Amino acid sequence: MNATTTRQRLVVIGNGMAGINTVEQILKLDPQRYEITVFGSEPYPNYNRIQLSYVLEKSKSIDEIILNSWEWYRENGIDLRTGTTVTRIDTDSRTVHTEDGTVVPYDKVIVATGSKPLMLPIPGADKEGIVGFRDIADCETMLHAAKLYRKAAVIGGGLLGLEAAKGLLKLGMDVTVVHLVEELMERQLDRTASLMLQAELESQGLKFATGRQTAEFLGGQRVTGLRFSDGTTLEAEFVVMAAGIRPNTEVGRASGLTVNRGIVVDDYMRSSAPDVYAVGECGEHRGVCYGLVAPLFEQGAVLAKHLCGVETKPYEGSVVSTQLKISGVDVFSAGEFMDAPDLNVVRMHDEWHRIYKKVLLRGGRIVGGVLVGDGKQAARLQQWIRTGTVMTEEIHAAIMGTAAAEAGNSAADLPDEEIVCGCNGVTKKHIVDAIRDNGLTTVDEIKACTGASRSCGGCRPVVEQILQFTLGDKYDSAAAKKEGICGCTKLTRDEVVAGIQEKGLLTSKEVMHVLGWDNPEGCSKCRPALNYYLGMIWPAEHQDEKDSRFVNERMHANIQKDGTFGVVPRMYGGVTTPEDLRLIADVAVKYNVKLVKVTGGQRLDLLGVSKEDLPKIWEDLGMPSGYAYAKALRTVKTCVGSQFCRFGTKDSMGMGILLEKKFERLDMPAKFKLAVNGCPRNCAESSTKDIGIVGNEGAWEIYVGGNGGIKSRLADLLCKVKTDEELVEIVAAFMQHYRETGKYLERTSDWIERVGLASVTAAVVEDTENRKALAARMETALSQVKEPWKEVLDNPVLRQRLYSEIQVPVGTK
Ligand SMILES: Cc1cc2nc3c(=O)[nH]c(=O)nc-3n(C[C@H](O)[C@H](O)[C@H](O)COP(=O)(O)OP(=O)(O)OC[C@H]3O[C@@H](n4cnc5c(N)ncnc54)[C@H](O)[C@@H]3O)c2cc1C
Ligand SMILES: NC(=O)c1ccc[n+]([C@@H]2O[C@H](COP(=O)([O-])OP(=O)(O)OC[C@H]3O[C@@H](n4cnc5c(N)ncnc54)[C@H](O)[C@@H]3O)[C@@H](O)[C@H]2O)c1
Ligand code: SF4
Ligand code: FES
Repeated sequence: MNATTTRQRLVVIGNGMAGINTVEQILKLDPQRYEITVFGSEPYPNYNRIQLSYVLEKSKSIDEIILNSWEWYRENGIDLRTGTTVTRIDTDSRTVHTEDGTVVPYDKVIVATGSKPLMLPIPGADKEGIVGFRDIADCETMLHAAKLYRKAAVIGGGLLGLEAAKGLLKLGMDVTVVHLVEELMERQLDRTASLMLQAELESQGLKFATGRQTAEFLGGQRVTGLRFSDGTTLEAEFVVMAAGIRPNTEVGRASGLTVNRGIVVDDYMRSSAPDVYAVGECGEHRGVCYGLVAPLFEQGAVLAKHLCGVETKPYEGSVVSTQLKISGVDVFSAGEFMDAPDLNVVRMHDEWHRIYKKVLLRGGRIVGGVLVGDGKQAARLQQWIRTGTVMTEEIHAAIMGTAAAEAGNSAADLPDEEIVCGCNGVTKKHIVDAIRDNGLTTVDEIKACTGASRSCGGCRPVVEQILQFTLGDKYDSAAAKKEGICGCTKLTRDEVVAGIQEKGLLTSKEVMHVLGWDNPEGCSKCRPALNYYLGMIWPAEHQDEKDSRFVNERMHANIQKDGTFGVVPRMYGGVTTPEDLRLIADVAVKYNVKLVKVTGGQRLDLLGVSKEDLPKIWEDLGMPSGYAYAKALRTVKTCVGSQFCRFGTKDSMGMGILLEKKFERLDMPAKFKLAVNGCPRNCAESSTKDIGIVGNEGAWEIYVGGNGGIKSRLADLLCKVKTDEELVEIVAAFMQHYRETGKYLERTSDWIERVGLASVTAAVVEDTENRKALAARMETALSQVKEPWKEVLDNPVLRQRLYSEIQVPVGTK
């Protein structure tokens, strides 16, 4: 018998932070022990839910918060079923059942279904415009709402509500936090700390309605405001409910497990049914349901050892600490925080510096603390609380900011066994050893190697301090801040591209090997980037590494949230014919397409197509791919122009079709959109496109760097040209210059801001020799492009591998 057949079947229900952290630990302890299947309701791989607050305020993208890439699941042999909700476990037949009828047998099963936002049952709560804040979909709804509406209310002045409110404020909304009691974060802060926090947030622009109970949501179909129990009202076009969470126990209840508030587990995370475990926010341990990752990861560590037959101490509960993730606001709280008769309190309140520190002692031992305005000692305070350390003069001086605290690098005095990263349980010694043993020089390398700073990021300053004192004179602050293209390397985009060119590297594997990647397999960030850079540098020699591409690009269709796909055939310049329309309609009927949608780019999107039907539809359509999924030219939007419009001075449709036919299929650093207009009335909206062309007084104006997406930007005028030939040459040169100097995933709007319009004008317009050279290199690149749908239809092996019934892990892009 081989190893595979002897493996036990482990099913994990919930593809979130606690479940996958447990799987990671199991793989470290005994990678061959289990054949693992993971079910997740969301259509994403495991991501850092904590950092949704950063996605909302746009300081991070969704790609940047992915913790485990699709490749990670594949490489570890995990059968990942995203977009699939489990309904129950049959503990008699030892099977897991899903909403879509799938039944999977198990030897062990872990329930890790997390929590749901508490949606308060207030009259009118079902109106449009009222959301929770828990997942990427909520985050996207909020980002979208911020574009359409101005007045927002956030119900709940806890950690989540405040982070949501600050995010919406940063998006330009007028935000009021509605809070039940007078003190914000009353579960973590005393009145003094809470009032300081409120004052700081007010100075940043947030408004507060404290001591208010919402009695009703006003409005018709959509919310327009709130009415409080005291009869006063607040105008609000958008409402976020952040009034707490409830453990998601649906699967537990449907499976007959013992459930109180959460699924009841013992000290080894065992539920009431044999071989059924629960970990994370859905579980209730010794009467406590946790809502922060550090305790969940501690639970995961015990469970992983238990499941791998490794001796482990039982999980006996956690002391929790919290840190608000709002820039400019330093607020930390751990353990007990309210004065009580049996506690001694050490307190310091400096109103001038706006610093408040409080340490609570029971019988001389530290049992809790609050820090506002100065969180430098947060990691040490947390450790002293966790270990119940007795207060000493040194500790007192360190926390209260006398000599010892001011002694520069406080990380130097941390004991070796002190946990620096609470979220991931990483000690100072672990970090120091990793720096010394692996020659690490940046925090990102430490993150990749040890996990420290991977979750909330609150420990990052301490990790940096440890790096600084460990390296001593060798510490280079500039290098430490230099951002590698991902955690696998400290090389920047330009260094990687130069390395590929100078050393003649042809494959991603070669790049990682020769340029000394820390992680020899790469990650979901660097692999697609390398595939792009290699293709851009060696258009003829490079063999496309399909597996490095995001799923939409691998599948040549856009994956939807229910796991089906959207098919967008090419419709050059947004122009079609009755015959093509008839064909598309016939195909839509034949394959029972769920919806036909006219896209913003003037094409037709057939939505709700199964993976297996994709090649059949392409075959029946006989049209080229519209590339609606790719980091490539998407659409050329055109107005009617001089062919029909009485204002038209230029043939925008003709030029749009010509440009789309010329530049389609070419890989770009990011998606790329064009528009061509016949006159300055600009019906096809040139100002928000990567290249926008406007016919004006017999000439063409070329605008560049526009963006109508999340981060909108109006395009800049690059130049004005007289002839069609000049226009095509400048468009080619601009696109090639961007291809050669843009970072992977960097839209032209960000690229222009980074490199400056003047440098682009110089390279593409003023230096005619350079322009011609760029246009020539573009021709070479264009000579290599292939029609991808046809490629699949002509290649039975590829067709079978990607589009057969057998599940392939899917991605989001
Ligand atoms: C915006 C935000 C900011 C936060 N900030 C912090 C912070 O700074 N520090 C901190 O410690 N914590 C923070 N948290 C809390 C932290 O994210 C959670 O404690 C943690 O994610 C819980 O992990 P979990 O695996 O138990 O649940 P989750 O991460 O929610 O994962 C559960 C997964 O299971 C899936 N699922 C549920 N039911 C089923 C089913 N029947 N079938 C299949 N799949 C199912 C869900 O879709 C979900 O993807 C924050 C949370 C949010 C929302
Ligand atoms: N930085 C962090 O650590 C962080 C950030 C975000 C979320 N989280 C976690 O996510 C989870 C959810 O966060 P949360 O802030 O929603 O939960 P929470 O329970 O900590 O806070 C909810 C707040 O809403 C208030 N509230 C309750 N009912 C209300 C009502 N009717 N009107 C107005 N206010 C009302 C409560 O008084 C409380 O302060 C928690 O587990 C939290 O720890 C942590
Ligand atoms: S942009 Fe000018 S030419 Fe084009 S459709 Fe509008 S008005 Fe007509
Ligand atoms: S303490 Fe949260 S990532 Fe380190």
